[in-house]
Amino acid sequence: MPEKSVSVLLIDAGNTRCKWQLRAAGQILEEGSAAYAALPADWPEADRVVVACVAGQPDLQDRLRQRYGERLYWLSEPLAGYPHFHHCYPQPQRLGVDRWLAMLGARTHGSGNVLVVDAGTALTIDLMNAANQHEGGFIVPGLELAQQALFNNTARVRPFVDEQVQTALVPGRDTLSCVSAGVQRQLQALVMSVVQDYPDYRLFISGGDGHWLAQRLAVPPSPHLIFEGMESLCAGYF
Ligand SMILES: Nc1ncnc2c1ncn2[C@@H]1O[C@H](COP(=O)(O)OP(=O)(O)OP(=O)(O)O)[C@@H](O)[C@H]1O
Ligand SMILES: CC(C)(CO)[C@@H](O)C(=O)NCCC(=O)O
Ligand SMILES: [K+]
Repeated sequence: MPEKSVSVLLIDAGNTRCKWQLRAAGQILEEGSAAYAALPADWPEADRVVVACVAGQPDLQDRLRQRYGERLYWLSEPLAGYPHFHHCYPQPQRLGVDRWLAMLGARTHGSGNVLVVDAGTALTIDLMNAANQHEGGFIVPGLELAQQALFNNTARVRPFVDEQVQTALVPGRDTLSCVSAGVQRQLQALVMSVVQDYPDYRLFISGGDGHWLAQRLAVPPSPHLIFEGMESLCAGYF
């Protein structure tokens, strides 16, 4: 009988939402996403469970530890001493584990220099060269957070319900259009300016707003980078 392939449950616990995939032999068997208040009561059976968590979540950690015991690998920071990645931070444990995994995930797509954009609650941009040297990055508020910053810190910039979110980048003609078009243009322009400065870096775009941004920049989205990074850790390291 052929040996049963190892199943891995991969969980990306972000600042806003939790996303997961159950994989075996490189195939996605199940996937989902939910707000923290609406997580499944029953997690699927898996031989190994890897969680990348940038947001604390002690309750989730307790529940998963009870469910999976020693099969659980909880990553709240990059693995110290991982040989196939060279940090540029003087304090490597401060680098977001999601950024680190997204770079490892990009590496699974080929060799060469990579420019990795993760458009989530925060939008991050990271540069890693062909020798797996992290060259640095950028962190800015993501699409939703940038708009909330305006709504929460000004008296009269408000998400008026009788106004439309702008999807084109033309100048807005009411408050909500000015904010939505402004924030979209700002993020798109930021990514384009980095892409221009690093023409020989292959661009990868992931995250909750990745489809939107990838479409704007006319590249295919790479929605699974963090999971691919986790899977490459499972293959060689856990
Ligand atoms: N169902 C959804 N719920 C919330 N945000 C969503 C959803 N679908 C897409 N988004 C968009 O995704 C963005 C958040 O991205 P993502 O889900 O990757 O963030 P996150 O869970 O906080 O992860 P991270 O902390 O890793 O960035 C928001 O700016 C929002 O516009
Ligand atoms: C920047 C975020 C919030 C993106 O999810 C995450 O990677 C994080 O919390 N990073 C820690 C700070 C850093 O990466 O320098
Ligand atoms: K992220």
